[in-house]
Amino acid sequence: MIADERGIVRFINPAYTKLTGVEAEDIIGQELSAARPSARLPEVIKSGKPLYNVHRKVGDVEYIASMHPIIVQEKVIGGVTIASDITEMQNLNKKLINYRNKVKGLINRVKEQNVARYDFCDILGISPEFQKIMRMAQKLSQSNISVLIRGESGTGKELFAHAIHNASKRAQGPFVVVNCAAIPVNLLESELFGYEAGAFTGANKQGKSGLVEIADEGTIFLDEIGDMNVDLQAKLLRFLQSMQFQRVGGTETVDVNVRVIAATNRDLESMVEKETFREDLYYRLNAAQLKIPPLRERKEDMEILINYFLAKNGNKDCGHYTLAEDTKRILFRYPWPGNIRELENTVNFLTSISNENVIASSNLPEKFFRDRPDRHPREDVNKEKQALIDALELFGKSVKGKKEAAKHLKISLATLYNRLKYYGIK
Ligand SMILES: Nc1ncnc2c1ncn2[C@@H]1O[C@H](COP(=O)(O)OP(=O)(O)OP(=O)(O)O)[C@@H](O)[C@H]1O
Repeated sequence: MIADERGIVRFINPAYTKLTGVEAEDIIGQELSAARPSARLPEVIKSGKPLYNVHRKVGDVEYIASMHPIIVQEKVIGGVTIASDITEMQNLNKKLINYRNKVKGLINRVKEQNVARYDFCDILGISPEFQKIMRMAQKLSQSNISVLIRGESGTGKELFAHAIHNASKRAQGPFVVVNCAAIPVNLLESELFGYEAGAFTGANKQGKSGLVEIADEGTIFLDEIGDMNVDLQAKLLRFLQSMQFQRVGGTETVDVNVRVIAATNRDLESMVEKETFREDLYYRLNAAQLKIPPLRERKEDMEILINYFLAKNGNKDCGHYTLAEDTKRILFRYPWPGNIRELENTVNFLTSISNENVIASSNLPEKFFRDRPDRHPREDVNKEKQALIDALELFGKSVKGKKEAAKHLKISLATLYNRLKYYGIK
C-alpha cells in the first residue's frame, strides 16, 4: 500500500487485498488514518523514520507490516507499507524455536561430554612428596596460568588436570580432553581449531567447531603433548599467545578464553634439544610444572590406593575384599611400570577372579613372579632361575609349596623339579 505525503492512499496491490480483505475501491483516495484508524503509516510519513515488523490486528485479520517513508530529494513524499502473512512468520518462528531447542539440546550433550569428573578429594596419596604436589596443584587451580604435568604413564596426570579445572573459577565451563597421540597428525589441526564448510575432501558439509572453541570459558587438557607434530606446535603457540585462531579453510578470526593444561611422559627437554619440540612452546606451556613421581618411588601410597580399589569392587552381595599377607608382599615389591593404572587393573582383576574375600597370591598373574628389577638390576639376570627362587621363597620348599609354585609358574610339578635340578636350586 502506498500513501502520499498527506496520508491519502494511492495504491494497493492484490496481495494487500488478499491479506487484509480491503478492496481497492474501499480505500484508494481515502485518508488512511480515517479508513484504518490504527494504521501507523501516517506516523512514518510524518517522522520520516521506518518501522519494521509491526504486528497488526484489525478485526479478525492479523498480519505483519513494515513501513518505510518514500523520500525524494530529502523530502518525504509519501510512504509504503509492506504487509506479510503472519502464518508464514509464525511457521518460520516455530521452525526457529524448534531449531533453537535442538541446538540447546546438542550444546548440552557437548557440555555433558566435556565435564571434569574428578576433584582433589578423588586423588589419593599420603606420601609427603605426593602431598606437596597436591598442595601445589591446589594453589595452581586458583590461577589461570598454563600447567605442564609430567609423569610416567598411569601416574594420574589426567586426574590432576580434572581436579585443577574443577577447583578453578572455570569449573562451570567445559573441560575438554584432547589426546594428541590418539588423533592422526593430519586431523589434529582440524580437530583442535575446527574447519569451514568444504575445507577438505571428507570434511563435514556444514563445517565443524574445533575443540578449542568448545573449550571456550573452560579448560583444554592437551594430553601427550610431546606427540604433537612440529608444524602444529607453531600454530598452537600462536593460539596460546593470542587466544585467537582461524578455522582450517577459514579467514575469520575467532576469539576464545581457554586455560591450557598439558601433560606428557616424554622427555621434552631432550626433544627441545633435538628440535622435535619447539623451545618457545615448551616455555609457554611450562609456566608451572607438576611432576608426579612413579608409584615405585612412593610405596607409602600403595596401601591407601589398594584399599580404595578393593572397596570399590566390594559390595553387600560379594562382601568386602582384603589381600592375604603374601599377596600384599608381592604387590609391594613389584615395580609398577604402569603405575596406578596398573595397580587399579590388578586389583580389579584379583577381585573378579578370586573365590575368596581374602585374596590369595595364587590369583596373581605370572608377571609378579617374573621380573624383579628392583632387586636384580643386572641385565644378565637369569629370569627363569630368579622366577623359581622367588616362587619357592613365596610358597615354601615343602611339597605343598612346590606344587603351588608350579601352579604359579604355569608349569607341571615334574618340570619344576627338573628346572630346580638344572639350576642347582636346593
Ligand atoms: N592418586 C590417585 N588416586 C586415585 N586414583 C588414581 C590416582 N592416580 C591415578 N589414579 C587412577 O589411575 C588411572 C590412571 O590415571 P590417569 O589416566 O590420570 O593417568 P595418566 O598419568 O594421565 O596416564 P597416561 O599418561 O597413560 O595418559 C585412572 O583410573 C585414575 O583414576
